[in-house]
Amino acid sequence: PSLASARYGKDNVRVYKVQKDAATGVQTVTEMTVCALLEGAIETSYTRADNSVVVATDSIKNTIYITAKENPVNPPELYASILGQHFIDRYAHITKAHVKVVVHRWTRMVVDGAPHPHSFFRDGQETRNVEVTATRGEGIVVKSGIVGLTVLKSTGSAFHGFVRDEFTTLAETWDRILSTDVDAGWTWSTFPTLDAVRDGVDRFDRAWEAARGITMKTFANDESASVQNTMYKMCEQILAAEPEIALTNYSLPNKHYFEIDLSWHKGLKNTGKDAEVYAPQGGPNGLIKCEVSR
Ligand SMILES: O=c1[nH]c(=O)c2nn[nH]c2[nH]1
Repeated sequence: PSLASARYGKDNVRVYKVQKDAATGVQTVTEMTVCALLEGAIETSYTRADNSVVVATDSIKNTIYITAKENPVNPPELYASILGQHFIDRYAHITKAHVKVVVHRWTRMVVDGAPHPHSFFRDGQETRNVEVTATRGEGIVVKSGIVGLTVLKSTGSAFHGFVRDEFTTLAETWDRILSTDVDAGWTWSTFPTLDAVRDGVDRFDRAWEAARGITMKTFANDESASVQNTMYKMCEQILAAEPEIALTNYSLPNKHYFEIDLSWHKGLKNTGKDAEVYAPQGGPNGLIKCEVSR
């Protein structure tokens, strides 16, 4: 047998960093969970118990903290690229570094109508995600994303005209609830160097704002004929908004809310246009995926 592939490192490294503006007293916080995995001439550590090629995962964890201390942690695309490039630059036998950064929400509190200088709240489990692969001699691939943004619309969604055959029981609908947990991603054209990531670094926050706004607005306003068509419209707009984005992708569960027929109880009308009380479903759920390129 031979080692077909291998990568190792430290996962679930939780990092918090505070930025203190001495002049204003305003403090800003960032909390993220980092995974860093290395690839390269490491096969003998697997095949021959040769640990001389192993940068200990503990050292990788330490590097995550030191890099966060010595560099910006925002935008996460920059921090992840700096961290990935570090491993390539520092260890000649490492050829690839995979870095995933998941940024958790700490939204600044507004107290008595004013933004609070050092207090925040977790407004949702939505995260801003970045996955970077730095490859020796091949540049830095950056993928950004939004994960766990749970949305629902109470109307403005239809699904009809689908295949009807001996397997079909689903009724056609012109008015349904639509709910999903957004998992959206956008892959940047490969950056040849870390300097290329740094140049025009404001593109990353701008794209995240745009993608989040496009997702919410399109979800809300589209008279959706299907999850498929609505997500495609989101992809089109993100590509139009940022020329440096090469590919966009969505993976959307269709979190069903089933009507409950209560007519057995004194003829109570609760279906179709009279439907008000529904049964939210844990599963099964639809899962609709796409990738859209230029
Ligand atoms: O938007 C939808 N797309 C589908 O493919 C599907 N299948 N059942 N319900 C559905 N809703």
